[in-house]
Amino acid sequence: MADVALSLEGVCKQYGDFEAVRDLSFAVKRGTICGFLGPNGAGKTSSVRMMLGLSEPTAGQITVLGGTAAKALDRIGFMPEERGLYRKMTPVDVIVFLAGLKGVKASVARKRGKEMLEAQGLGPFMNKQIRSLSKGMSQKVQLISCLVHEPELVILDEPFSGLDPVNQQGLETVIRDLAKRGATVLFSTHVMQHAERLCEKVVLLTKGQKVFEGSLKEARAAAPRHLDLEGALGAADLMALPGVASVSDMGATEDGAHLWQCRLHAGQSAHEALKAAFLRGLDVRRFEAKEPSLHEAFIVLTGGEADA
Ligand SMILES: Nc1ncnc2c1ncn2[C@@H]1O[C@H](COP(=O)(O)OP(=O)(O)OP(=O)(O)O)[C@@H](O)[C@H]1O
Repeated sequence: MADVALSLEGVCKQYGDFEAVRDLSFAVKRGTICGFLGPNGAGKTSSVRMMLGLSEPTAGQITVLGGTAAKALDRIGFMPEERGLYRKMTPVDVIVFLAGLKGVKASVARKRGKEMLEAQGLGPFMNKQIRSLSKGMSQKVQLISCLVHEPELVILDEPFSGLDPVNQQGLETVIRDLAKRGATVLFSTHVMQHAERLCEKVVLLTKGQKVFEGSLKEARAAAPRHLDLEGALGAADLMALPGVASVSDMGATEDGAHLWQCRLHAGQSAHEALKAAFLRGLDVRRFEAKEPSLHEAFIVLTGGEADA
């Protein structure tokens, strides 16, 4: 389909007897940002390598920009999880060299590379050897190298790891800008906050299998909502409210009051519990209904496998 940048159908990867990826199917629409999520060892890197044609699936079909990865290679930008650049070259020379492998003329790559280095605050370092750059700086150079040929599809394996919070934010901006100019971005991570801020869609893997594919809203719906209640309240009264699965005493507040966190059953809204609390005359002085975070959904969907 023309509006799909990447699709996997029934993809498996076997290393000897070990099945690292099992029957993985999903599609990413053009111009969107997709989070490829999962705990350590879930099979993200194995899948990414197959998407790029760097390793062959044991079974299944992968379509990249309408054909095979090999055919689309010049239209793909890839940043691997294991970073590494030629330490004795300068950022500009590395960028020009790698862009050349994608068919970009040296003069064009040099101009674009310099502009991108300036935009990333690396202007003063563009002619210094990579080995004199900090880890975060060389990671930026690597990112620029993977974007300088203006790829239609950008695949980033754990791009946020090793970056400080300011640079993480900078990378989020780069990813958003890529999608704004029509590129498709897939990035893997086990840190949910980035996915929460960036993605229209997330795919969640655990032990080589997809356990979720959909929007952030749909993912959050998998986790229970919370209702926080403050007052002179007892656990038994709270447990008797409709939809409440468990309660935790979060500590004393004032005048003998406590803050209680009521965890609701999946799919339950806080409305019924709150209504019942008031009808039963419970001493509710403050309340707050809380949507689950993507992190909570991740823990539920991975069956507690999360390491984030
Ligand atoms: N070449 C290989 N030979 C044998 N086993 C492998 C190989 N590559 C990966 N594995 C195993 O496959 C599983 C998935 O690994 P993979 O690197 O794809 O996971 P991941 O989700 O990217 O994890 P992480 O977030 O830790 O990088 C792991 O158990 C790993 O040990």
